[in-house]
Parts: sequence; structure tokens; C-alpha cells
Amino acid sequence: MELCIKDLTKEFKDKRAVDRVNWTLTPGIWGLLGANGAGKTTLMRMVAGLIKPSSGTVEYDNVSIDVLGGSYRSIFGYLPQEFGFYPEFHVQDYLDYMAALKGISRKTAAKRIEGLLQTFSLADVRKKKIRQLSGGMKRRVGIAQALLNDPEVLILDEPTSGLDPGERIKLRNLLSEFATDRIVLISTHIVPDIEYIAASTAIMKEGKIVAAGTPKELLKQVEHKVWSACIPEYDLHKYEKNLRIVNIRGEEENMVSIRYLAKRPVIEGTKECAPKLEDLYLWLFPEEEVE
Ligand SMILES: Nc1ncnc2c1ncn2[C@@H]1O[C@H](COP(=O)(O)OP(=O)(O)OP(=O)(O)O)[C@@H](O)[C@H]1O
Repeated sequence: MELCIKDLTKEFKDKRAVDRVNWTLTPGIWGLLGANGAGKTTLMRMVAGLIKPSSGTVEYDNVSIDVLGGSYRSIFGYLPQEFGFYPEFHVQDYLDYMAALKGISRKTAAKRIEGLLQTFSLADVRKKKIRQLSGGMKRRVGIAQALLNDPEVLILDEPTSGLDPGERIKLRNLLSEFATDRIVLISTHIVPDIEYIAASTAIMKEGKIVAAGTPKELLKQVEHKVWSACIPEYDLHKYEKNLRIVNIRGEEENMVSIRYLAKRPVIEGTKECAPKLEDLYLWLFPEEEVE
């Protein structure tokens, strides 16, 4: 089971949204991290076969997804970022309908839908109209529809947006279990969503994959660049102007402890910190707020 992205490029009129991306995915969870506009959705839509690349190919087990056509769609699950629901449908009717579109037999669909309603805590709202659901519930319905055909390849574009912290953790655990023998690709700009579950993560910037690897490999880039120091609160303003501060924590007696990124320590009494993925993210995207 191997999904191979080869030299994939997408050009819109005046914009190269994805720029010669090469990436090979095998069973497990893969993270795709990037700021808004980095090209994640465009890359995922090409991998899902929804838009044609300007050049390059996507191959599943050495066969182009264009050649695979319908048989690729039958082993594929996709949660788009902007999920177009049928707001007047009841949850269960919507899942029945999506199962029919995916060509799943009624008997298999009934069993799977029941399981998914339970897994995603949607059983109590099965008769509710989708428009009456909260954002988090809608997202869960979206994830459930992506799993209807028990896909070998699952692509989730920003799956946790709208989910509360409890739901995020539940989804993470579920995906970890699910991914043992399948390929799961998750795009997000929220680092903790993938930090602990993705075996490998690619970081995308301006259409290109600028870093990829296991968390350990990625973190090498910010080794000896993450520091913490305790400073008087009234100095914070001064440091905020010149330093990339990842985190600020109030301490006793008008002091604050800051975690900052720099090539070398610049504040007296600084201690070195073990880097985290969000440090790397801020290092690569200095203009981004870390959530
Ligand atoms: N259909 C389109 N026509 C023209 N430009 C587009 C189109 N789709 C995307 N783009 C541009 O391509 C770039 C990458 O967009 P994309 O949506 O893939 O980024 P992203 O990383 O998914 O960001 P976000 O998280 O904000 O969705 C952006 O500059 C975007 O404006």
C-alpha cells in the first residue's frame, strides 16, 4: 500500500499553489503542516483526484490515479475543508445517501452507519437535521462520511476545526487505531493535532515542502535554538519587539518566564529547552501565531 506523489505542481492563473511536491506515503498517519495559503488544500484536492495537476502524477501502488478512476474512489475517503452538507437532510439519511453514492450495498451501509454513529457520538442526533447541529457535530458527520467505505486512503483537510478539546483527543485516538493498516493524511495549521500521532510530517510553505520527517528529524532544525528565561514583566515589551517569543507565563513578583527562539541565548540566566514541533513551526513561519 503506497501513495506516491511525484513532482506534483498546480498553477492557477497567476499563482503556483503547489510547486513540484514529491512525497511517498505508506500506512500510518502523515501530517501536513502549513500556514494559511501554503498550498495544503490544493495538494490534497489533487491527491483526492478532484482537480487535475498542471504537471506531475499521483500513483497508488504504482498506478496513476487517473488510470484507476472509480476503483481509486472506492478505496478513498476525503473530508474537504469546506464541507458542503445537505442542511435539510437528517444525519442518518445523509449518511445513507452518501453510502449509496459511494456504491456501498444497503446491508453493509446499515452496519457501518450504525458503527460510525456510535463511534462519533452521533446516535442521539441521527434524526436531527444537519443544519440544527453544532459546528463540532457537523465536523463529526463529515468525518463519518469519509469513513463510510472503510477507506484504505483517508485524507482529512483540517479535521479538527470546530471540535472541542475532548473531541480532538477522541479523534486523534481513533485515527491512531484506524491507521495501523491504512494511509491517513491530515492537513492542519494546529501543531498539537498531529504532533503526537503523525509518524511523519511535512511542512509546506509557498507551495513547497520545506521540511519533512519524523518529529525527531524535524526537531533537529531547532536544536540549540529554543531557550527560556525569566524577565521582569516591564521588560517584556522590549523583548517582544526583537525576539521570537513562543510562550509567556506569568511568575511571582512581577516576573514572567518566556520561551524564545534564537540562534544563541540573548538574555542573562537563559536555559536551553528541548524543542517541540511548534517551535519549528514558528521558526519557519515567524509571522504565524501558534495556536
Ligand atoms: N481556484 C483557485 N484559483 C486561484 N488561486 C487559488 C485557487 N485555489 C487556491 N488558490 C491559491 O493558491 C494558494 C494555496 O491555497 P490553498 O487553499 O491550497 O492553501 P492552504 O494551505 O490550504 O490554506 P488554507 O489553510 O488557508 O486553506 C493560495 O494563495 C490561494 O489563494
